[in-house]
Amino acid sequence: MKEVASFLKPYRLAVVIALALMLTELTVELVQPLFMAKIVDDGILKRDLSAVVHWGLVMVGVSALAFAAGIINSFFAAHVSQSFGFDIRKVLFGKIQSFSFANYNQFSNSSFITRMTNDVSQVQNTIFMGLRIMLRAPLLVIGGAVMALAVNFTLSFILIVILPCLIFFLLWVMKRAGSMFRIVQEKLDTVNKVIQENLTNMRLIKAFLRNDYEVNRFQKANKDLKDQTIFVLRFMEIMQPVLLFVMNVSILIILWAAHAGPSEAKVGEVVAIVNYSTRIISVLSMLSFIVSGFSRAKASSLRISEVLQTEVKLTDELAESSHQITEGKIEFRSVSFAYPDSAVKVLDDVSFTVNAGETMAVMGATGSGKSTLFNLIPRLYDLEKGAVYIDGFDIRTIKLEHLRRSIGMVPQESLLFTGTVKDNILWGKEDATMEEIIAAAKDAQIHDTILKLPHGYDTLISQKGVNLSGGQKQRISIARALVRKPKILLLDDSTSALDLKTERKLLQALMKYPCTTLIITQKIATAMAADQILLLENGKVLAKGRHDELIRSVPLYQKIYESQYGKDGIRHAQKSY
Ligand SMILES: Nc1ncnc2c1ncn2[C@@H]1O[C@H](COP(=O)(O)OP(=O)(O)OP(=O)(O)O)[C@@H](O)[C@H]1O
Repeated sequence: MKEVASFLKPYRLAVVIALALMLTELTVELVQPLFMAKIVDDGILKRDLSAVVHWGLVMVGVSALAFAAGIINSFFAAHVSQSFGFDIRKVLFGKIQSFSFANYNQFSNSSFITRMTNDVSQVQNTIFMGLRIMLRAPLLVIGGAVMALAVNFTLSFILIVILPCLIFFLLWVMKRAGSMFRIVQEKLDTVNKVIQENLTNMRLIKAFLRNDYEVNRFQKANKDLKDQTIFVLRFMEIMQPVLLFVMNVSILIILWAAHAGPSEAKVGEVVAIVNYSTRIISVLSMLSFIVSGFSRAKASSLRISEVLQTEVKLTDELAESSHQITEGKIEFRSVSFAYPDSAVKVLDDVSFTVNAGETMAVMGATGSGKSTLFNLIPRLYDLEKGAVYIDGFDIRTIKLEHLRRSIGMVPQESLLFTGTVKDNILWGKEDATMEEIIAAAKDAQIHDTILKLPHGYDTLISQKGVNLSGGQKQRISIARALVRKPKILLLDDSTSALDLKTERKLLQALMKYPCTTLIITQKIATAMAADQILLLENGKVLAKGRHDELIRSVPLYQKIYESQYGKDGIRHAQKSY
């Protein structure tokens, strides 16, 4: 809560001005009944028209003042609440960018989205409401009671008993509603998750005829949200009738006391006290909405604080600026790794060295840990055991920005962004010239294809690249990695959608890059061209060496070879080495 509130600090002055204006409005509201009492007692009862006109004009004057104060207050309230929302979204987004994957595991993507949008809006709305009326309401209740007591203490005594009870009642409701609203926000996370997954996987859903299933899944999440929201609102609804009932009974008691009690109350005093009491009633019913808004904002600000307070687990704490990557030599020394919150070792005592400029093919069955091994090089995760070295430096001692800038990574699934083809390649190096972009595209064997697109490099790529083929997307992803002229290039099965001829040309083009290349592949032809092959099995290094060494002595490698070249092929290969 405190952390979220601190975002108001830069707008202290605007907050103070808004509150001062609100107090002006409040003061006017509180003195109005006094003027009304004057009109009744000094004007109407004494049949003095000049007193009526005098106090009437005073009332109009102060009302105009309150009107102006209200408008300017709205201006400041809007400025503060919108600026607060802008700042907090900016900081949240930055914080999420700095998260490690271990941090991401703590929240779901949809929850991040709800927290950055709906939760921020809830708090924003409450700040606006707060600067407009939220403080006004309790102050008006207290001020109204004080004024009523000042007018006639005996008649208004009942208010001293009733109001503290009502305030405790409101605080109790607020506390209970806070935890209920937290569940509402969690249900909203689920609705967003279903929508997000549905839209992302629409093609698959249609192809597998899963529409009905998805509709049901959405309906369930939607109904859960509706039910929980109704549950909270019903609970909140008890507030208003209770408040109104208690206050109306209090007015009856005041009127009864004026009629039958010992005090000799003037008519004007009774009018003023009843006026204060009815104002308190209307403010109390408004308070019930405010309490509802505040409870919801409290739940939301706790959710925002959770993100802000998350400790970023992957930092530059050990980094030294002298540790620069100049060559690209990679060493894994006894690396063991399990994903956060999992006890299963995905990599187990993995050691190897790839000298600068060399190419290593990484092979292994699906799930053997190949992509995980790649993820450790740009330090997407930190290790529990062992270490990864680049150019002799433990990667934890290399600045993250420098480390990642030195690496070109092409993930298994080609991820493109909405924008032009050129924008997508520029994503690898923001300041690349057109010549560099074209050179990277040529090496990635995509230049000619791009020229055939309707607007060449300026052709718009739709969301996630749906208007391109799998192979085209893969090659644009490769161009994006090549344009940054990385010292280390990581290709995660990134040529799987290419035909053999294009793939060969691509690999030949990569040879001329002065970088260390690791390539995950299932194809023996690709592995044969590498300086060495690393064969993984269940996270362990089963074998490492050149193709001629593996084909002679490693049964699993022989099996893979046989599956691609047949029995004759393997016999021939073994004879030739
Ligand atoms: N983010 C993650 N959290 C938890 N476990 C994961 C995560 N990513 C992968 N795994 C697990 O780690 C193991 C190795 O996965 P990895 O993706 O590294 O294998 P792979 O050899 O690249 O497989 P494939 O060839 O199918 O891409 C798998 O058992 C997988 O379930």
